[in-house]
Formats: sequence, C-alpha cells, structure tokens
Amino acid sequence: MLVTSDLREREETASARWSRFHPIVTGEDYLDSLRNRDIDLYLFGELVENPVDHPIIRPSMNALKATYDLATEDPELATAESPLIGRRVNRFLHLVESAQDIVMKNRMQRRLGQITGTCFQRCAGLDTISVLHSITYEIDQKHGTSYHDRYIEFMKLAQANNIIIGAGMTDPKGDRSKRPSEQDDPDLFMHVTRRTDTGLYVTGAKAHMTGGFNSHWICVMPTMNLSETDRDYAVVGLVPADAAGLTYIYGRQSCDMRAMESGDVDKGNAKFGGQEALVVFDNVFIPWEHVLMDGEYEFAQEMVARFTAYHRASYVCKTGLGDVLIGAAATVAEYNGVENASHIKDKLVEMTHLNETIYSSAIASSYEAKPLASGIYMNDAMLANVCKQNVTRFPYELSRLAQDIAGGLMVTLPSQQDFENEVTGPLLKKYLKGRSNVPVEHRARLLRLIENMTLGRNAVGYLTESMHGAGSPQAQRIHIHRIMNIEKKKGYAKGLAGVSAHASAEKK
Ligand SMILES: Cc1cc2nc3c(=O)[nH]c(=O)nc-3n(C[C@H](O)[C@H](O)[C@H](O)COP(=O)(O)OP(=O)(O)OC[C@H]3O[C@@H](n4cnc5c(N)ncnc54)[C@H](O)[C@@H]3O)c2cc1C
Repeated sequence: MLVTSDLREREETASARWSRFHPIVTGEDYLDSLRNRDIDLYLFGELVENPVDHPIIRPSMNALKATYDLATEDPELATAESPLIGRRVNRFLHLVESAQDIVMKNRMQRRLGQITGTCFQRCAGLDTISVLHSITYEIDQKHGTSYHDRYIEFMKLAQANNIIIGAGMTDPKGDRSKRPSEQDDPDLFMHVTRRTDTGLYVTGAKAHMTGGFNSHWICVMPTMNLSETDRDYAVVGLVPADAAGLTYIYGRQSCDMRAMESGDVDKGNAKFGGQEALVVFDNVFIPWEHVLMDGEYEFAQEMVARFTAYHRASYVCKTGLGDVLIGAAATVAEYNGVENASHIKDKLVEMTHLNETIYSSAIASSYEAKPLASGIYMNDAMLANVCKQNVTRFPYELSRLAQDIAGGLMVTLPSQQDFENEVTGPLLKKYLKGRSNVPVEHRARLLRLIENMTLGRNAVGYLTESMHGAGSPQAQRIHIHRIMNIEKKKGYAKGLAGVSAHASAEKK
C-alpha cells in the first residue's frame, strides 16, 4: 500500500515530463525512443527486458514506424502544415482544419493499411486530439476553466517532438448493467483518487489499448455518459507512457508464438503486427497542466459521441488491409490456375465491392465535415457510424471469400521447417505444386498471408478490432437511431401521401 509520502515523489511537473522526450524525425528515431524506458511490461508472466527487440513485440513497433517512414517518403500525404508551430507536422498530429484535411487523413490511413496489412495503431490518438480541441473549448465556455489553453500548449510540444499518443478510453467496466459509481470495485472505471495543489491522481485501468506500450503519451478519458454521482470518473488527462504507477500487460494474439520460430514463411506477415495491452493505473499523478477535464461529467457523452464520429470513419484503414487481402486472393487464384474461372472473377468483384463500400461511407463522411465552435472540423456522424457498421461485417465476408478462393491448403500447409527437411521437403515441393512456373514457396507465402489476416495475428486488427474497436456493432445502431430523424422522414411520406396532421387526428 502506497503512503502519501511515496505518492508525493510522483508529483512531477509538466516540464520535467517533457524533458524526457527528444524530437523524433525518422522511423529509426522512433524505435530508439522506445529503448531504455523505465516501464513495467509483462508478457507470458514475466517482465520484458528489451521490448524493442522482442520478436513478438517488434512487428507492432514496425507498423508504427511506417507512419514516420511514410511522412518522409510521401510528405504530401502524411504531413500537413501546422499553424500551431508554423511548420509541417506528421498528419497523425495535425489538427483538422477543413473537410479536405479529414479526407487526406482517410487517404493516408488506407495507404498505411496497404503498406502494413495490419493495425498501425496511431489513429485512435489522432482522433483523441481532434475531439479534445472542441470539448476543452466548450467546457471552458461553460465553466470558465482553462483546459483549452492547456491542450494547445500540450499540442505544440506534441507536434514539435513528433510523439505518439495512445487513446485510453475503454475501462474494464465490470458489470455492464451498472454505472461506474455503482460497481462493487470502484477501480473498474478510472477515477480520481486525490487532488493536490499540483495535480490529481487516477486509479483504474484502460483495456485493449492499441499500441499502448508503443506510445509516448496516453490520453485517459471517460468511456461512456456519466451522471453527477460519477463526477470523479469524469477525468481527462495526459500521462507519459513511463509515468510512475503504470503497469502494462501485453495482449496475446492467435498464433503469436510463430513470431518466436525461425523462418519467416509461417508468420504470414513477418514484418508487421498490431498490439493491444491492458494498462493498469495505480495512483498515477497528472499535473494540472495535463488535466483537461475534472468533474464536468455532463460533457462525457458528447465527448464519446464526437470521438466515435472521428474514429468510426478512421476504420477506413481496413480498406487498405482489404486491398492486400483481395490482392492475395487474386494471386493465389493465379498460382492455382483458376484466375479465369467466372466465379473466381465474380468473388474478387464482390470483395472489391464490399471494400469500396466501406471506403465510400468513410470518405463521404469526411467530405461532409463541418466546423465546430472551437474551429476544428468534424466529419459527418451518420456516415461515420454507417462506415463502422459496414466494417463490423464486410471484412468477415471478405475473409470468407478469400478463404474460399485460397483452398484448404491455407490451413493444412506443413511448416517451413518441413519444406526445408531433406526427406519431406522434396515431397512437399512435388505434391504442393500449383501452376508449374510458380515456386511452391510463393504459393505457401501467399496462403500464409491470408491465414495471418483471417485467422492469425493480424485477424485481431482485420476482424475483431473491426467488430469491437470504436464500439461494438450495437453502439453504432444506437447512434444511428438517435440521429436518423425518423419524424422528418415520416413527414416526407405523409406529405406525398396526402396525410395531413388534421386528417390523421380525425381518423383517431
Ligand atoms: C483490437 C481492439 C483494439 C482496441 N483498441 C482500443 C484503444 O486503442 N483504446 C480504447 O480505449 N479502446 C480500444 N478498444 C476497445 C473497444 O472500444 C471495446 O472493445 C468496445 O467498446 C467494446 O467494449 P468491450 O470489449 O468491453 O465489450 P463489451 O462492452 O463487453 O461488449 C460485449 C457485448 O455486450 C454488449 N453490451 C455491453 N454493454 C451492454 C449493456 N449495458 N447493455 C446491453 N448490451 C451491452 C455489446 O453490445 C457487445 O455485443 C479496442 C478493442 C479491440 C478489440
């Protein structure tokens, strides 16, 4: 049990926190920034000594590194001019000032999906900084607080240092039928445990945190609407990833142990992977400069709604993964000698149709963006929710079609070691041959990629994250129901049908 004097040691100032960060320019700088951090990270029941070179963890860092590499290789797509610091910044830290900015964000997300074939983990942070712009502004307007200025100061440093911000929204939530303040264990939702002259302390956990360990800062924020009794749960704060009191517990992914094996074929996508972690906060200190909500519970619901409007359209990234999967299915069809069969062509068309349907709802949502009171733009919430609802379904159908085209070998293929064995290798190369001019290894690599995306490590990002990330399917349906304006639609119908309010009242 920590006593008050131990806790005081955690009362680090905002400037001391920032002094630990060095500006990142290249992807290699990013990897270096993750070395030698004093952080408790557990995987398989043990503290990880060197996470950056750990074979299970490194692919997730490579995926984030790609967001830095793309900024160097294609600055038009992956950087933007920031009026905050007067120079170009990584688009993942840019405050969206127009509909075109959000459209460019979507294009960049699709491109990164094509490059990595997985979740590159940086979108939730981008959508967090977008929502904080308007929410801090509106809280200040109502309560005379100074959250917005604090936020702007943070963002200037975030942009100048080119850091990664992780989004800590989802609490473990315990009994889903109870509000935060009704739970038997108060820590099942993050809450303030004490306040001092210099800041406040929070305890709780953030679940499923994408790229949690790969981030430099974590923004904690409420996960649902809150009432007056939940006031201590209405907290938004910015926490360095190595703050005292944090423990990271790494999430397992199906087939993750393949990363520990020699050879790269069976990994399917040896270079890139996603990452989720349970991040536990035990009395973590946040200086006032980094507190952006403290008790203004009435803003929690709108904050979640705006975050999800941004984030549900960010699932456009899955169309980049869809492009990879369609390409893999088409290539395997060629290797198997069936590319001209009409049903194969039709299945590839169907996959493309589903993928572009996701893209069209996301990009339409972004083109329909409007400015909020603070001046930042927000994409259309209805179309964003439709996009995410599509994403909860279509990647599953795309995966089904890819598995259909791939054939059963995708799940019965022997290991790379068997291909290399002097007895079994020649047998496999003889009996697993497809088209004669295609090396068997190429066929195996494509099949493993489809396995990786639809059943293996990257199915976490392509399928289950598509289902639950940014809210489970029902959350979108609730939102759509809330804003679908059914009365207006009834009015159109009644008008055309010649049913006036008076006439319908008479009938009663
Ligand atoms: C791969 C992945 C990455 C993620 N990344 C992040 C991240 O970076 N940051 C972050 O903050 N979160 C992240 N999330 C969390 C995500 O937002 C949640 O998974 C999602 O909100 C669902 O919450 P849950 O997982 O606790 O499921 P649950 O809330 O347990 O939902 C399970 C089912 O129960 C239903 N349900 C839940 N509550 C109720 C209720 N009160 N009444 C009726 N039905 C209910 C749901 O609709 C769903 O069908 C991620 C999730 C995944 C899977």
